[in-house]
Amino acid sequence: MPRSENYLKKELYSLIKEDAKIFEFLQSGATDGMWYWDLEQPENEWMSDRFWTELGYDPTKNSHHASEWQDIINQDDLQLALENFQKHCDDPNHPYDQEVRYRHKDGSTVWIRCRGIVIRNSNNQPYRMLGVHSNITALKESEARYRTSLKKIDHAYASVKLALEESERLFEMAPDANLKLDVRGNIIKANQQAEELFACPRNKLEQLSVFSLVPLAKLEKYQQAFRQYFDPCYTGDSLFKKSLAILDYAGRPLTIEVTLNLIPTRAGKIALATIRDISEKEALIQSLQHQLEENQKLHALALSDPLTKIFNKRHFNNMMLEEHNKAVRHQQRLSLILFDIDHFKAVNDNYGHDVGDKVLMQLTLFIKQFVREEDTFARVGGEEFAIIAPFTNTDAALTIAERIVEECAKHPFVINDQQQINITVSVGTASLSSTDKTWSPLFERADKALYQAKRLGRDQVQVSAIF
Ligand SMILES: Nc1nc2c(ncn2[C@@H]2O[C@H](COP(=O)(O)OP(=O)(O)OP(=O)(O)O)[C@@H](O)[C@H]2O)c(=O)[nH]1
Repeated sequence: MPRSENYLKKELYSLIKEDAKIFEFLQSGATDGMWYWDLEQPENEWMSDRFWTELGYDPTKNSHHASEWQDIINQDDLQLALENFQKHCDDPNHPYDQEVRYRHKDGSTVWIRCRGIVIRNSNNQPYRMLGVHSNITALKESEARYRTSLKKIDHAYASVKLALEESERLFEMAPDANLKLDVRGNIIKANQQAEELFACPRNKLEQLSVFSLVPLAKLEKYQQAFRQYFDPCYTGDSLFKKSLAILDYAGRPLTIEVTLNLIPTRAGKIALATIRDISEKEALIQSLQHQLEENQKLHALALSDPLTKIFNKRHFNNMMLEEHNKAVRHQQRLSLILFDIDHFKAVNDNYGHDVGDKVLMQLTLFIKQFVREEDTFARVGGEEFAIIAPFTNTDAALTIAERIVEECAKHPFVINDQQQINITVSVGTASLSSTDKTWSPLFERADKALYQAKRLGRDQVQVSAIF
């Protein structure tokens, strides 16, 4: 059955005709507003209550004049509505359907979709018009929000595109050689600096594995480090920075500093390798290091005794100054132990100078066991030695000195596995006095005590009386 012939619909038509209450009920319940316009007297137009309530007005106060809505409609939209009205009158197939803006009583804008059909008389002349108003403000607002979001997305997309272009430009223009590497180390992309560094045109570089530029001896180590870096379980620094030894395309060795940066892409992770040639810098560092080591050796030589390898008189003087100052500043004890081999001339005379040298060397090694780390042990004369002993008072210095005398007397020095030589030593000790302005008085007192030990028969310790 065609829709218009449905019996219930027909029944509803007649009900509306017969009973105005039915129509009232329908229009009050409709979500859209209704209007009915007298085209013969266009100032008259009936509008359902909903139209006015949607615009914030009291419907009981309106007088059904077309001027009422024409005053609050946006004037551009009114023009559009009138143009459409004219077209619809001329051609019934032209829909009267437009979205227009009304001014709400509170000043805000209300969007209304306004649709209508012209009703014609028996002469086919339009004489009435029936229409509906739908409030589409919420729809318009969400449309506007959607457009704003779209704009933001467009903007973000444009920024990302720009950033990508910029990073491509930076990749190319960077002062360093740049390579993009895949997970296996294949070179995907190279910039101009890379061409120069590896002395290889870009189209060839981009067909190589980076490992073809690694010296054989380092290959396994570098491959392992590279694999580790790409491993998803890798927990080390995300920025990999190392100095590496590699080769250029012609096989010439280069020292480079490489920074690897992992970049996730749609096709998987790639590494951006930024490479700087530090061959010259490395050579310079090595030469400086060599120089430094040489200087340190020279310095050590300048402060040590060539025969016994312990400190010489010059270093002894420096350390006396330093330890004296420290002891005065921190009010600490300081003692000096001087000892001298007894009758050493006889050793030289009896066994020869070379044997005498060996005795000096062996004695030095022997005495080292009585010297603490904080002490300074030095050869201050031909067969004369000194121990600067910080934090050591007179009694403690005497104990050390007596031990040296006793142990030396007991210890036979065996030279060339055959000659056994017994020696004794004489020792003089002195301790820092509060009246000592410099380290010289301390030295002089220890020297006097040593002289005294010699004078009193050698093989003994004498302690300086002043302390
Ligand atoms: N083999 C050797 N002998 C040295 C060295 N330096 C100094 N002498 C010797 O040490 C001896 C020191 O002799 P003297 O000053 O008379 O003293 P001494 O014979 O030890 O007698 P007293 O010190 O009085 O017990 C000299 O024979 C020097 O030649 C050295 O580097 N090697």
